[in-house]
Amino acid sequence: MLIRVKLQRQVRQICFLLNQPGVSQRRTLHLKMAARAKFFDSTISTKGEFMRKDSSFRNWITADGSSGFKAEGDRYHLYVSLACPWAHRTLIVRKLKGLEDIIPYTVVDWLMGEKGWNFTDKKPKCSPDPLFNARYVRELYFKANPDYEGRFTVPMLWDKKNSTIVTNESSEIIQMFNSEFNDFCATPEQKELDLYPEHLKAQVDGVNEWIYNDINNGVYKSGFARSQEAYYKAVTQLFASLDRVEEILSKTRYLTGNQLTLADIRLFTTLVRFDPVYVGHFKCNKKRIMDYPNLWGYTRDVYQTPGVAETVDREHIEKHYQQSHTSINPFAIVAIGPELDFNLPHNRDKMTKA
Ligand SMILES: N[C@@H](CCC(=O)N[C@@H](CS)C(=O)NCC(=O)O)C(=O)O
Repeated sequence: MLIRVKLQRQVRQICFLLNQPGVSQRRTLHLKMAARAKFFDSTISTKGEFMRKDSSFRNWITADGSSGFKAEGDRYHLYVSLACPWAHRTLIVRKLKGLEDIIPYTVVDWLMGEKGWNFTDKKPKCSPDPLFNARYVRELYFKANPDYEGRFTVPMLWDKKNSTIVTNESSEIIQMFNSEFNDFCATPEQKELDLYPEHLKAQVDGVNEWIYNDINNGVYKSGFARSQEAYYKAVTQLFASLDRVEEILSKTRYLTGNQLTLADIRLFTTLVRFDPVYVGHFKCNKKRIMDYPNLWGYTRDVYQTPGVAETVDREHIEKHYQQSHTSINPFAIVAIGPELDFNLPHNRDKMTKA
């Protein structure tokens, strides 16, 4: 007993000397760190590199229903975060294709805590889960599969008919929205709009590959790097690929020519977050997008495409990253950010006629 008391006193003294929290605080801290370590164990390599895991639900909706998931009304519900670049892609294609009535959506809280995304009605544009009144997005994943062991990500497309997740992979959701819901588009022009046309497919897939790896995911690989070497590798590749895009955009209005495609939408959602968040928060600060004349003009061009601006929410974007990633921004202070006017004239429409 005496030994235990002595030991406790010694621990308290050591804690005091090291200016460490007390026993119960240390236990909470330890649990928090363990939870974080578990997350990072699965996403950080031994070299300190961030590795994104593949999405887990990969069903396809088809116009004719041959896949078991038919494109139809009052069936699908989209869960998104307005902060998330992957979810943002789905909102843009939904908007451009005029699917607002057929695909309703719910926005989660911008703040992501230990249990992942949650629902709230206390923040602008957020609302409670309309289907199950769930508190967390993870509950929906467990409804779809009680043994689910993957990440609880957005975007996520829910099928009300089969009470399951169709897919949680944005690159596939945007393909389905582009081609499988044509009978439901609001206007004939939106039905006609093809963001992944047959004759450009190979080119779109070609740019997507390196843009995904080096830019869309490159900002995360830079920001979540756990070693100098991993950071340097990711950030160098990121800026080499931004230079490559700058060169392409000096010749054509969009990535694959004079027509907006899914490749542009996928790149845009990263570019629009770059100067306000990735430059500071993810240390992608060799240059800003504003410093690249073509990339900056192109970002404004896509932003000013009718329907796109209303999908961009700077409050959700800026608060989410800087307040949720406490491992890289421990005091959760949201930076003032640069003054950015996405509405400045871009003059890139002139390139189409050249
Ligand atoms: N490959 C997925 C990635 C989606 C993704 O990583 N979403 C992030 C938000 S930006 C998320 O929900 N993260 C939650 C988590 O990892 O727990 C896609 O493109 O849809």
